Amino acid sequence: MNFSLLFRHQGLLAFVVVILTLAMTLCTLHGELKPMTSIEWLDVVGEGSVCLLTLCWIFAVMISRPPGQVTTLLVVGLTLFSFSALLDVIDEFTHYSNAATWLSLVESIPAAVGMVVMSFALYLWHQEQLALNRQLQRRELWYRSHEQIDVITQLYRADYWRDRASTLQEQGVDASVIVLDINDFSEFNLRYGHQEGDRFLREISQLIVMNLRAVDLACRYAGDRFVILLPDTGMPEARELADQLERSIRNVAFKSGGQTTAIFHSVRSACARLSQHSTLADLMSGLNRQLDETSRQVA
Ligand SMILES: Nc1nc2c(ncn2[C@@H]2O[C@H](COP(=O)(O)OP(=O)(O)OP(=O)(O)O)[C@@H](O)[C@H]2O)c(=O)[nH]1
Repeated sequence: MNFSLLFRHQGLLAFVVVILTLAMTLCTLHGELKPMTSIEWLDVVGEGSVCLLTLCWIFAVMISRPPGQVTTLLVVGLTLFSFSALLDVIDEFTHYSNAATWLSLVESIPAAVGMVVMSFALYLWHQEQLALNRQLQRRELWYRSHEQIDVITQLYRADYWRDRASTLQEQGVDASVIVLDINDFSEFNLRYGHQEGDRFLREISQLIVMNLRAVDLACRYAGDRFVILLPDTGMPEARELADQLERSIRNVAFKSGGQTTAIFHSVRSACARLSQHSTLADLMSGLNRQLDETSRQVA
């Protein structure tokens, strides 16, 4: 589990703590403990679970989403709901004096307000998801499958590419394949650090996707190597696209750390037709040979 997003929600974390502390303070000030014999333990378990699960949901939202309107509304809504849920649990252990009966009368109001806020948040989330789906369309062309996505680049891994390529072979679809390899990436890592190397991989992946059609599929093949599947595309068009990609990447003015100096880095490419008569392993070794050849020519 990655908790890095949690630390970007300090304001919301403070809000949750304040609201829950307020609930406990109100009950402590106005309530008196019930005798153990009159506690309904089944109710305690039921209401306690609701309260605990609501807190888990708040935590899940905070570790999963970046700061923004939807996140704020979700956390605020859930916190108001958990305020009522916590009063409900504490209710099981305390009873209120006549002067404080207003507390049990109003305890469900924050929950109702929280549900309204959450409903609005879910509506905005829906809108946001539609926009994200449009952006991701080229990366997740056929279906969603989280296990097959590379964590660093957010592109599909090689196995997914192999699945899609063999399906196209079986269907007899005319297609081409491009492989891109970053030049001297080990040196890049040595000079700017592995983390900056990861960031460079991520940014290049975005650029590759931006240059593709909605029907194309870009995957991270291995290390600093990418493979692109182009259905219904002949070799001249594939070569042209490979040149466009090389040019786009060569022109990225990458900035390492807080530096203003731009780093320009290059990739080399190789193309081949996806033939029904050769295996994917043969196709890839042919493409790898082409890349090695280009590397030797440049050296
Ligand atoms: N930052 C980062 N580096 C990676 C990752 N995966 C592989 N690498 C690095 O990529 C480099 C690939 O090295 P090589 O295959 O020798 O390629 P190269 O240095 O680009 O050399 P040429 O391909 O001949 O130009 C190695 O230094 C790996 O450590 C990754 O996920 N993140």
